[in-house]
Formats: sequence, structure tokens, C-alpha cells
Amino acid sequence: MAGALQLPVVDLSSPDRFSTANAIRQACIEHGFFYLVNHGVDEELVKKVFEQSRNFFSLPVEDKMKLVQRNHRGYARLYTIKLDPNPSTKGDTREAFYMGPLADGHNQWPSEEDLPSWRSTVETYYQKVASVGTKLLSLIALSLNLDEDLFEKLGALNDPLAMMGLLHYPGDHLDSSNEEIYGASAHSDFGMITLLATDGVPGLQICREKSEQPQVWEDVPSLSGAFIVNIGDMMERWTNYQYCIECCHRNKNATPWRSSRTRARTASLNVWKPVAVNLVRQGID
Ligand SMILES: O=C(O)CCC(=O)C(=O)O
Ligand SMILES: [Fe+2]
Repeated sequence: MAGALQLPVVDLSSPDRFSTANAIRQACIEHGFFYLVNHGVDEELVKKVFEQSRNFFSLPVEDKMKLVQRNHRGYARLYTIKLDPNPSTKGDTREAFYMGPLADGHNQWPSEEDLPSWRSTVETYYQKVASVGTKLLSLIALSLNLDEDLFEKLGALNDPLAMMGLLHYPGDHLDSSNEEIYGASAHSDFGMITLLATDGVPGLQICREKSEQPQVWEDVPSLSGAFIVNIGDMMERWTNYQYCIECCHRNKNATPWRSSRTRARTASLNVWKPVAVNLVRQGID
């Protein structure tokens, strides 16, 4: 049975960087997760992204399939993602649209006629969230008692492979008695950090000790205006497992398809080029 969890709240606008860094340290050791408030991404822009996300996912599947994933960019239809490699779990009940660095030519976009202003809205949001990610990383360096500009100095922020996904959970499996079907099955994220914006519909759960049996899953409620931030595998390794060890998460999902509260989420996964892994690891023990 899952209980609700109250995650620590980190304020990105606080002038006291050392106490913010301390709060991050504690959150990353204890939970691997925290809420990020006053992050500077305009609420109106976030609303527009959710609106555009709903516009895209409401298109007929044939139209969405014209943008099917190539080079990990574009549309992933229902059940094609399976975050938990366990063979007993079915594909995840979600569809997604992924994009990455804006200048590398790999992104795919719906046409301006089909979805006016879609690309510009989503690109603006991508850039804003990427700059939040960069600010947060300097605080994470500080939280490890390292120089704030460590990641920058080591070149880890050069051409970052920052990925962003628009996620849609239709809730198709909710009538099923199969408990093992999830919107997003149990996993950890592969990058440095993930920032997740939600439309307030619950579903995210975390397990702080994945090797413990039975596993204890706790609900993570949304906090209005906040990103839910979590540490990914790469950062876990770079900190020599000081942060987020044994933690994993999933999405139980809550909303039936075509109900008035369609579930739509955006997540931005910031992943840095593998070449930076060695460089950064040297600085952290
Ligand atoms: O949407 C959620 O609640 C979680 C999504 C997630 O964990 C992921 O895409 O990595
Ligand atoms: Fe995740």
C-alpha cells in the first residue's frame, strides 16, 4: 500500500545559496526527489505547453504516426515504451513525444497548419527549462562541497544532450484487474537530473529502497507551480552513490481517457554527453 510523501521544497530564487545547496543535499540523500519552486518558468508558458500537448495527443493516431520516433525524437505510441525491463510487465500505458537539442536537426515537428504555434511554444519552453537545469546543476555542485561552476569548467555543459518529453497517460488500463500495468513502470532515469511538470493529476510514486521486499511505494502529490526534480543514474554514479542510491519510481496513472481531466505531463530529462562522465567523476569522491 502506498502512503503520501511530503518531499522537501527547494527555492531556486533564494539568495542564500549555501542553505539551498544544503537542502538539496539532504533531499538527494534521503529521497533522490524534491520540489523546485520559484524556478522562473512562467506559469502561463507552462499552461500553453500543456494545452499544446493535449492538442497533439488529441490528433488521430495516423497523424501522430507520421512523426513516429526516429533518432529517439518524435512520437512514441501507446505501449511502445516499457521502462521496467522485467518481462512480466506489459508495455507502459502512455504515449509520448520526445525532442532534444534544438540545433542538431534531429527533432521532428507537427506542421504549423495542423498545430499553429506548437513548435515555437515548445521550443521556448525547452530553452527555459534547460536554463533552470543549468542553474540547478551549479547548486548541486555546491551541495557536494564542490565549486559552483564545476560542471561548466569540466565541459559537462557543452552541447548538453538535454531531452524533453511530452507525456500523455490515457488511463486505458484502469478497468483492468491486472495490477502490473502502469502508466510508467518502475525505473530510474538515465541522466543527471529530471524536471517534471504535471497537470496536477496524481500518479507518480517513488520507492526509496528498491531491493527491500515487499517494496514500499509512496505517492508524490503535485505541488502547484513546482517542478518535481529527481536525480538520475548518471548523477548517482558521478556522486559515487551518495545521492539517490536504491531509489526508483513509477507512474500508477489515474485518469480515464476522454474524461474531462485528460492526463498530460511534460518532463525534461537533462542528459550530458558520455565524454563528460570521466571528467566529472574525477572531481567528486
Ligand atoms: O509522469 C510521471 O509521473 C513520471 C514520468 C517518468 O518517470 C519518466 O518519464 O521518466
Ligand atoms: Fe522517470
